[in-house]
Amino acid sequence: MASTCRAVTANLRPIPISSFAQSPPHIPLTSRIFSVKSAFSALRLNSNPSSLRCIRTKASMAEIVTPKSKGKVKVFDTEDDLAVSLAKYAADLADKISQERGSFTVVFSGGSLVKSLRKLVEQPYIDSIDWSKWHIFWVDERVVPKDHPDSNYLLAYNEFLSKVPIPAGNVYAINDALSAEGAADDYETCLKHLVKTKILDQSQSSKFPKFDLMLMGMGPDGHIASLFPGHPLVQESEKWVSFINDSPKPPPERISFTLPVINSSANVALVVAGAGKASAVYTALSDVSNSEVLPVGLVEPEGELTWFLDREAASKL
Ligand SMILES: O=C(O)[C@H](O)[C@@H](O)[C@H](O)[C@H](O)COP(=O)(O)O
Repeated sequence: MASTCRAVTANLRPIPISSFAQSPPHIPLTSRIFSVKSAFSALRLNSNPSSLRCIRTKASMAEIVTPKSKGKVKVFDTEDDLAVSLAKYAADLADKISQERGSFTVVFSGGSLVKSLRKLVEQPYIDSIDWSKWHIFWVDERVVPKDHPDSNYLLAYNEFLSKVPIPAGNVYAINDALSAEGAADDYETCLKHLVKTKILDQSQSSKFPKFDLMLMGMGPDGHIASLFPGHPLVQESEKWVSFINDSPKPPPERISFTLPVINSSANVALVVAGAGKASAVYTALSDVSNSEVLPVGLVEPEGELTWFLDREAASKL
């Protein structure tokens, strides 16, 4: 397969650790309070009570802990830095899990997420990843033909799948000849079959499928997958895959993994960039009493949750 030989290099702009000296000496390094903004400028002590604790900074990234300790939160100077780190994160997991399990089950959302995976289809990953182990799923899909511009499958195909040698039989798209309800049932049946054949892991505690890596974007309203704030689908607790005919984000007909499936995952990456997402990010991570009003605030996987934010998306933290 032809590929452009472009090394993946982080945009190295070290944040001087000496900046920590500005904090009172009696407070340990890991509990000093910084705003995310300041992590990228002077790392000065911030007296704003909604600030989050900055536990580590390196290169163009700040890593912070949230009041609810909802996983790791990585904040990058730019979306490009985010994409570099996301590629390494996914490639490292793929390598480890493919060797352990013999397959690597990856779930995509639609939207901007797929573009943020662009570094994975460049060197060194294009050649170093064992793509034959990858199995691709969608956390949600618009119920349109696969060649329709709204199709999440088409988006992933154009930006990602057409550029890597994942076997066609390992790509699990919805049956676009069915209604939303039919396509959801059909997709659930497909997942059940893959659990039986051990391609797909199963959570021993919840009995829902346990995907190795779920890569998801978030809407400005705090929706994830096709789980929208206030919609009854957010409460679904038995089905693996459900459907919606009245999605507030067009197109209206979609299928979606349910919250218990998302929360049974071994790894979830929430990939969020841009100022338009800043309020929902703030609510999910910092506004303890309101975070569960948003579907994204309900993401608490069995395994690891990692947020990949750019500086704009983190600007209200
Ligand atoms: O099919 C969809 O609509 C997506 O799967 C959806 O859940 C998406 O991930 C978010 O809306 C974020 O999209 P953006 O990143 O483009 O804002």
